[in-house]
Amino acid sequence: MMEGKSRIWLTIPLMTLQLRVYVPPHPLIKHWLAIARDVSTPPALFRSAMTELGRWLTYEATRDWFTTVETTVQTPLCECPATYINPEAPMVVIPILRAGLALMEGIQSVVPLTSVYHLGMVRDEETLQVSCYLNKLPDSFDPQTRLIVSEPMLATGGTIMATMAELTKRGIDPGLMRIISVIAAPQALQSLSQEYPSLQVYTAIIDQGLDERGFIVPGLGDAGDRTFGT
Ligand SMILES: O=P(O)(O)OC[C@H]1O[C@H](OP(=O)(O)OP(=O)(O)O)[C@H](O)[C@@H]1O
Ligand SMILES: O=c1cc[nH]c(=O)[nH]1
Ligand SMILES: [Mg+2]
Repeated sequence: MMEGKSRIWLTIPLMTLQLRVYVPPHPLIKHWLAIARDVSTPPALFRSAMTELGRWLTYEATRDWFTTVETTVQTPLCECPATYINPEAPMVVIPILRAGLALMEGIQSVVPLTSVYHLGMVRDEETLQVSCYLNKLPDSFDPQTRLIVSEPMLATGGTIMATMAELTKRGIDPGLMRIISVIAAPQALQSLSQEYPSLQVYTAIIDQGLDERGFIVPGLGDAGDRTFGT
């Protein structure tokens, strides 16, 4: 209280940021998700499904992610306005090994100009605790870097939260990130929402939950094993 002085109370509406989770209603995404879920799909077809999911989810995710430059182009007839993807803007893709590799061919078909840094993470099958066995990230990123994380399964959220910690401590702005996932569980989305509300997740579906072994239900099983036939 400031006695004796006129006081003006401003009510500023709090713009609370909320995690945005996009589930594009595209028939191709539904189709390839069904193939990936099917227990009888062999690894070669499973990889094709993951490639296609990576492609179409990245297509959706990059609508407002790319920066562009406005210029003109000379057609055979005349000059006209033209928009190009800005080649100067730093763009990065991080696949989370192993399963994140399965989306890469599709992701890179949409964003061929990105640098790729690998991160190897594995869950302990008993404790579900995550550990990092390969880290090829640079010490720091340009704060303007636009970054895609390729992580098909968001289950307990342990892996993606450990990944986010590695990225943000190197200067990545979660608001410039997109996570490309295939199946997301509410538990992982809840954790991301609490810590990184400016983030955007693109996924083929949000499933109902996890079983007692930490697998997403109905899910698609172990994405890494199904990709590599192990
Ligand atoms: O949200 P979480 O509970 O952390 O689970 C998700 C992680 O689990 C799987 O990795 P896994 O440990 O099976 O390694 P892999 O990709 O090599 O199979 C999957 O590929 C994710 O990275
Ligand atoms: O269902 C799950 C959960 C974590 N990782 C997978 O590969 N599948
Ligand atoms: Mg696995």
